[in-house]
Amino acid sequence: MPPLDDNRYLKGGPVAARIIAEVRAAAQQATDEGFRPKLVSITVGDVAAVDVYVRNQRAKAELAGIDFEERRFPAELTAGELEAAIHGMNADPRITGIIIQRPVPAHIPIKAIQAAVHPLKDVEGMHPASIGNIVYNELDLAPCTAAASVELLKATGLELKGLEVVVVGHSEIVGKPIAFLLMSEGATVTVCHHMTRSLAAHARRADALFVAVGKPRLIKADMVKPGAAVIDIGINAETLPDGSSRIVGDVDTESVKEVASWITPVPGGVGPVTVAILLRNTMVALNRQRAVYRATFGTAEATLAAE
Ligand SMILES: NC(=O)C1=CN([C@@H]2O[C@H](COP(=O)(O)OP(=O)(O)OC[C@H]3O[C@@H](n4cnc5c(N)ncnc54)[C@H](OP(=O)(O)O)[C@@H]3O)[C@@H](O)[C@H]2O)C=CC1
Ligand SMILES: Nc1nc(=O)c2c([nH]1)NC[C@@H]1CN(c3ccc(C(=O)N[C@@H](CCC(=O)O)C(=O)O)cc3)C=[N+]21
Repeated sequence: MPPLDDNRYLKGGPVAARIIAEVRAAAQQATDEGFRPKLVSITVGDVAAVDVYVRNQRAKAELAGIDFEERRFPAELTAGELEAAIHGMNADPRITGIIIQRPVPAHIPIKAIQAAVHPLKDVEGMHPASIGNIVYNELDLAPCTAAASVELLKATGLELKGLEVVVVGHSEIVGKPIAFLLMSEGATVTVCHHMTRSLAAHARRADALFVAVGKPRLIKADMVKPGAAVIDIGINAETLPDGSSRIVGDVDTESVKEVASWITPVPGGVGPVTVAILLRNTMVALNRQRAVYRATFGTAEATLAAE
């Protein structure tokens, strides 16, 4: 197998740019019609892992014509206070979407807080009702990272129907929704986690391998089928001997790129597409809200005529 040349890197930039261009057109039209989209990001405490994500959200929202507001709360915030703040945002017609950046401090129950976001404003697709939709094959608003990973696989042009896929990691936010999305697309999906007996044996069978664990270099070349597509979702900060730090994924890119036909780089792979999907989800949410608005107020004439 020849070494991976540059065009076998499955880069996120072009995929993200295409999605953002579509979002931009939709956001412009909605704005012209008087419905300016606005995304609010909630951060509780100081979390370094979130900073890059929020910075990119702000930059790309601006590019797409979506207003962006960051609300930072101190780490001592109580769950009740956070819930009250979210209820306020749910009731604010100027706010289209709400994203709660993870992780939140341990004393805040993330599941309950996620459920406090109104399903129509849940741009992360993490409300139980939103997760339920992808189980029922309604895929237009899915958890951002999972949807981004699947977009990248689609960019290979591989036929998803019947594709042998292995997902490593089964978190609610990444691994599980990837599995559901791919099942809906007709793939044959195996999900591995820390209790899986032979990760290598499963991984080696995959035509497409998704890795979302949070362990640098977990996946080595001998765990990858020649010609496979490898989607590396991990984002891990690594400190180099000289004291500087860099971001690496969960895949040993140097060795795996000799075996795989496609591999997403870190950085520059799933990350940028995740941001683009968040913005796309914001427009899906806006359209759903507008449909409710029409259904509620669009019948005034008929109501008057009936009186
Ligand atoms: N690019 C992006 O947009 C995003 C990237 N990420 C990154 O993706 C990675 C995963 O994130 P997230 O899902 O939130 O993490 P979690 O810690 O919630 O989940 C990690 C998963 O990996 C599994 N796991 C742990 N060790 C092993 C092992 N040795 N072999 C197989 N499976 C294992 C765990 O299984 P078990 O529960 O059974 O222990 C768990 O399901 C992180 O690096 C994170 O930074 C996350 C969100 C967005
Ligand atoms: N509720 C919630 N949902 C998330 O999806 C979520 C979260 N919380 N908390 C933090 C993690 C991390 N995450 C990133 C997404 C994109 C980049 C990203 O855009 N990275 C670029 C830029 C890297 C750089 O500039 O250094 C890249 O990979 O190329 C980074 C990190 C989402 N997460």
